[in-house]
Amino acid sequence: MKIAIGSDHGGYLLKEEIKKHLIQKGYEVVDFGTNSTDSCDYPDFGYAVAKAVVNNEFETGILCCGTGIGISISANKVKGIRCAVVSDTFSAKMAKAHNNANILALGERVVGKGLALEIVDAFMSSEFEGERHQRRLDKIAKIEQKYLK
Ligand SMILES: O=C[C@H](O)[C@H](O)[C@H](O)COP(=O)(O)O
Repeated sequence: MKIAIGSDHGGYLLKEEIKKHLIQKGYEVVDFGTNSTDSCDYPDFGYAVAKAVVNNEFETGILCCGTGIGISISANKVKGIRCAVVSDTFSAKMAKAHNNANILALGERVVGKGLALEIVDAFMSSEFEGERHQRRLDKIAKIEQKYLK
């Protein structure tokens, strides 16, 4: 599976750890930057990864910033993106099982490396359960039709 990954400066070090971990697990990972801890703007990277995911170039995206919040808000502005900010493994599982999240966001200033990698593994190994959850996602998509072009 191909994974798109990106971060701002606040999530750069965590992105690098996650990238290494995923490559070790056999995933193909494409890095959309940033490429250092120099200050930059999270919407640039949230948007780049979100666009690649909605264009079906990647099944899944992973985004990091200081908290995971700004970059996830940015990604969620793209129609068809369901980006979940997660800082525990239960939510990571549910983000896929119930919400079919196509991007996972994490905060480098919130979670340590060990927990972050467990969150990534929990997300990647979960499956969307469909049924009633699909009905709810369809309702979210209808809201998007009204407000996002
Ligand atoms: O939600 C935003 C992210 O956490 C950013 O990584 C954070 O705001 C960057 O802050 P600073 O520019 O102070 O490093």
